[in-house]
Amino acid sequence: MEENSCLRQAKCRAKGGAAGFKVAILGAAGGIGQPLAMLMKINPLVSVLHLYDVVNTPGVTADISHMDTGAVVRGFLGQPQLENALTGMDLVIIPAGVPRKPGMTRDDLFNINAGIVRTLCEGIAKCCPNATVNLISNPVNSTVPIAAEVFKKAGTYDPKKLLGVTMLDVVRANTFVAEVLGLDPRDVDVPVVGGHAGVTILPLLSQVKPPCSFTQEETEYLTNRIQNGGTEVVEAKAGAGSATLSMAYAAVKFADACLRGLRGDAGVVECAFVASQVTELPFFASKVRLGRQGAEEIFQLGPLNEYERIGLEKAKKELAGSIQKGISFSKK
Ligand SMILES: NC(=O)C1=CN([C@@H]2O[C@H](COP(=O)(O)OP(=O)(O)OC[C@H]3O[C@@H](n4cnc5c(N)ncnc54)[C@H](O)[C@@H]3O)[C@@H](O)[C@H]2O)C=CC1
Ligand SMILES: O=C([O-])CC(=O)C(=O)O
Repeated sequence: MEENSCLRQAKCRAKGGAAGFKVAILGAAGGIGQPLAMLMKINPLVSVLHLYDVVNTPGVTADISHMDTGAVVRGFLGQPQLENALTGMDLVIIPAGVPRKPGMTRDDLFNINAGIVRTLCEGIAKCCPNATVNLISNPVNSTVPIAAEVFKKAGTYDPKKLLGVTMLDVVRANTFVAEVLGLDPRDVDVPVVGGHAGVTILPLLSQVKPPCSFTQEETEYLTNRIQNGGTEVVEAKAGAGSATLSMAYAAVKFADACLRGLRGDAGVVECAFVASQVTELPFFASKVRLGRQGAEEIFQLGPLNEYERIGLEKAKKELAGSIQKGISFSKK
């Protein structure tokens, strides 16, 4: 299939891939992967888009490649084509792996997704060691430490370039807070720190922009809804998977921020789960400034109220175990 794409290109006069970044999506035929691929094809910062999966990439690639936007799309199918999919990439986005069904926690996905992430990251270490990695596969609190260990083992680890994607928590927080305040979600900015599972998802409602205040009842409702947003979707989909469309939107919002940072834009700040010294834990989600080197600056949490301080302690306790689980898996 890759050959077909190349043949077709060779016969054309257009070279494609003008100025812009080369982006690979691993897991591109999945529930997140497909809408994510479509939205990245529209992104003007992308010149080349590689779509890799173990199934169905020929169809997805043929379909998306007909969109009259700038990025050149190429498809790659199965492990033998992983290296070609990754070579030369600036940004690799990973939504590969199984999603939850009702009754499962994200940690229940560990046994399958840990191995998938490890294999894909070994490919990244070999073929595009300088790429920025946006890791979506759950449980993010463990898969990011796994990826870090793979890169350390390969001697390619750059903590600034490995980012666990927690943007969906921010997107949900903005939406739910805007609903409560009667505002347009586009005007609302809620920092969400910690990690990406249950109580590790810690919205800092005391730091919402525009400045506002909440009753205790509103605080508890919002915190609970933001922490359980993923489960809300899993239950509504009733066995047909977890969030895909809002996740694809969030992934593109985050990838676009990473690309603007890589381009050298000033003041690009988003939340992400990264190697961190903000707490005593080795990884933590907080606001980071994205630049040419990736997460160039990691911001402190700022002043927390009593409710948030209690939430932080709970989040750290659970996060510590999830991080250790990822590290131990990689050392086996
Ligand atoms: N970080 C976040 O905020 C979120 C994370 N997720 C996670 O994203 C992951 C993907 O979710 P969906 O797209 O809904 O699942 P899906 O099952 O619809 O798609 C996953 C895709 O990964 C592919 N895949 C499996 N093994 C692979 C491998 N070794 N190499 C490349 N591709 C492989 C599958 O063939 C499939 O096309 C899940 O782990 C889910 O829990 C989902 C929503 C939000
Ligand atoms: O809940 C899930 O399993 C998927 C996810 O991470 C989310 O939607 O936040």
